[in-house]
Amino acid sequence: MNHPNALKELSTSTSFLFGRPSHHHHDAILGQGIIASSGGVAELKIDDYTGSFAGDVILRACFGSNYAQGKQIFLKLRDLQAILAQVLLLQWIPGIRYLPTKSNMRMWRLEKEIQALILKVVKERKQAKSHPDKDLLQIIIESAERSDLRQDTNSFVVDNCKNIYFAGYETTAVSAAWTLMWLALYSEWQHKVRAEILQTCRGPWPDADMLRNMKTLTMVINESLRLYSPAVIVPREALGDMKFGGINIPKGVGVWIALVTLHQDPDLWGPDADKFIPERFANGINGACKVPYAYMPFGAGPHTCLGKHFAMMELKIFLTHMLSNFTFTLSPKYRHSPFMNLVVEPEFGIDLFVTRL
Ligand code: HEM
Repeated sequence: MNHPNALKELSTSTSFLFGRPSHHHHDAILGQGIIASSGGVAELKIDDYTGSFAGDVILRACFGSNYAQGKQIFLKLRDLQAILAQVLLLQWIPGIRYLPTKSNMRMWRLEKEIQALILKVVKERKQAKSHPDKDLLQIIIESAERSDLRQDTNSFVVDNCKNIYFAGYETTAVSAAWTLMWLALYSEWQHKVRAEILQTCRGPWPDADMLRNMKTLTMVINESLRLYSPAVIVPREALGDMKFGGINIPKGVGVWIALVTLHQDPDLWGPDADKFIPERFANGINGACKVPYAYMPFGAGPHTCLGKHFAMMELKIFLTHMLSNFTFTLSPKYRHSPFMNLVVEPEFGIDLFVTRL
């Protein structure tokens, strides 16, 4: 069909009766995603997408690879994470982590498998004749070769890669998913952020200045990170006898800062501390809370998150893209259940109805 009048009618039609083809033979590629959905509305478990997005970003930025190539490592890290979350409190029993319990054996097996996968990536990098940038993987490999390590070179490389795979993936993926949940629930905020994006952004992708100028988007992300910080605790340990906050702390004692209680304490945030109110960040973090350093989704002090600014940029770019292309609401399938799986994640995922704008 290429008649001008018919084409005009097609492009101006708003009727859902004239929907997308049902693509039965394309199921393997399209599944039930938004492209395959008729009428431009799809019901999606959005965490699958935030996960592959965050995975892709960290792999491209730091490892010169992509989500398809690194997926196996992420899946195994997720399995490891689930076991660790189950046995976390037991780890304080002296010696327990050396016993051949069912979970320990599974963890040891996963660790070996992850190590083998990462070493394969490292081997491929070493054999590659050229690579475009001196990315983090290259820096880790070269540091291991140059330094006089007391640690075995392979474990230095594997452990550092593993840290970035974990720190840079799950946290950002889950933060993006929670923020979409809030925006789906509070449609007025969805409209406000979309209006800001449409006003600020020229072109398909925002640049650094545009991202900096998106105040409403920043407020929404800050509020989402306050209510559902991916990290549950910011842990420290006294490496020697010390005095902290007027209390004597003997060497070896763990000091945990519980972010859920800190971020939702009515004495610090006011009586509406448990509500989603992004306006509280209208004057930045300092204006939001009586004690500004009580807001620490990225931790605090010398060990504060190294990827903090990277993660904020990534979240803003992801949300800008989502909001400028889609509207979304919560599906009735969604069951609200924040769940501690080393990071605070939605136990049953986040089900959204997503409509292309
Ligand atoms: C929304 C996303 C993120 C959140 C909420 C988050 C949160 C945190 C928290 C709470 C800590 C512990 C800080 C402390 O103990 O004081 C941390 C540490 C760390 N994060 Fe993140 N993070 C995020 C994204 C990232 C990304 C994208 C990367 C890498 C590109 C990253 C790399 C790291 C590293 C390397 C550390 C260890 C720092 C150290 O021990 O010195 N994080 N993060």
